[in-house]
Amino acid sequence: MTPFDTHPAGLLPAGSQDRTPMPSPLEIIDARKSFRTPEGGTMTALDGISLKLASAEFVTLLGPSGCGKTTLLRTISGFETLDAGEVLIDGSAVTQMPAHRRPVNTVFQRYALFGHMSVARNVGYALEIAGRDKREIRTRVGEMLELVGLAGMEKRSIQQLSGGQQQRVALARALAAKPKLLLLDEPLSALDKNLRQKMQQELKALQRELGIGFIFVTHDQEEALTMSDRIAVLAHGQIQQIGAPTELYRTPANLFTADFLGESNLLPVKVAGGRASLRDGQSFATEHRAGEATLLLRPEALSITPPEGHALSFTGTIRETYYTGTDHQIALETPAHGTLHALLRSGAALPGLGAEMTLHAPAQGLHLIDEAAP
Ligand SMILES: Nc1ncnc2c1ncn2[C@@H]1O[C@H](COP(=O)(O)OP(=O)(O)OP(=O)(O)O)[C@@H](O)[C@H]1O
Repeated sequence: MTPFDTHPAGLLPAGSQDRTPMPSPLEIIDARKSFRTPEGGTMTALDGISLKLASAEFVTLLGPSGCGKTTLLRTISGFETLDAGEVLIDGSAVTQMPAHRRPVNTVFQRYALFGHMSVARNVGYALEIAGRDKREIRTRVGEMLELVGLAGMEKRSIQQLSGGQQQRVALARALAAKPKLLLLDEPLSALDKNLRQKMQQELKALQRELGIGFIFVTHDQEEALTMSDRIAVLAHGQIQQIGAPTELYRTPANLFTADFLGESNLLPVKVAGGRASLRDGQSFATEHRAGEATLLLRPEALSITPPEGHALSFTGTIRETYYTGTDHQIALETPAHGTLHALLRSGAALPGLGAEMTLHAPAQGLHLIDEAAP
């Protein structure tokens, strides 16, 4: 039996009374990997990464270039071996298993399709190599093309397809062998903005329908926020924070996550006696521990009219305004805090460049980050 000869992920065989909990689609335990550099030194790409997916979870790896995202994907798929640590897929250790035997597949940014083969042969290729019966392959290819919205395109050549259609073929091919886990390495980055947004929705819907784990790599924070059940923010081969998009966005644990995910205003504060004090003398109640901290104020938390639960106000000079269609982005230069960025709903009457303006923030829009947070 190969790793692919299993019942559809997320489903028990018909009539099964087995109530044992579903194994995690992917568990990584303290993964470590270094590379030798041409200069004779070593480069730590993975520095103790642990991660456990819930069943049918969509987890995004997000982080700057060189933080270890691709290396992590390659150690899951088996194209790279770990120096230390364990990888379990669907509850079984695969750390020593060669790539072709692991029940996982990868979709790449550049699709890696065979240009000289038809759509059908591309999709059925892995099954053909595995020596599957021709009729079975034909049925499976048909199912997969149906799934990605390309039914009837079996005979087309890859060159006759648009970028979006090619990406769908790559997806169909990756799913043909019923992987337990799908890895996606920046799969949408070659597409233009509109198609990319459409494919984001389709991918998310597809993942829900299949009920398998997805590990998705992207540089694009908006993409990560819209698509993921959880996001793992990586830097220097370590997970800085992992959590639901709203949790990471609203209550980041450290400055790296706060700054990397979305726009942020970061203001130094001192906490003492249950109050946080800003440089300009304003203060607000907090349960944060005493000492130095940083106040995170998201641009959309600022408003022209004082909000319910009003806590802080900032007066300054408007230095820049951009109209985005739905919002006005404003840069407000303040005497005590430098430039603050605000995102105001369009429709609001705005003073012009150089005018003075006061913006307000509610207590629930304030989040404190420890100076010492890693
Ligand atoms: N085969 C290799 N030999 C030497 N160094 C490597 C090798 N593969 C990766 N690295 C180094 O390991 C670090 C992590 O690389 P990795 O490709 O995983 O980053 P990444 O987060 O995927 O980056 P990007 O977003 O630019 O693709 C980088 O510093 C990279 O130069």
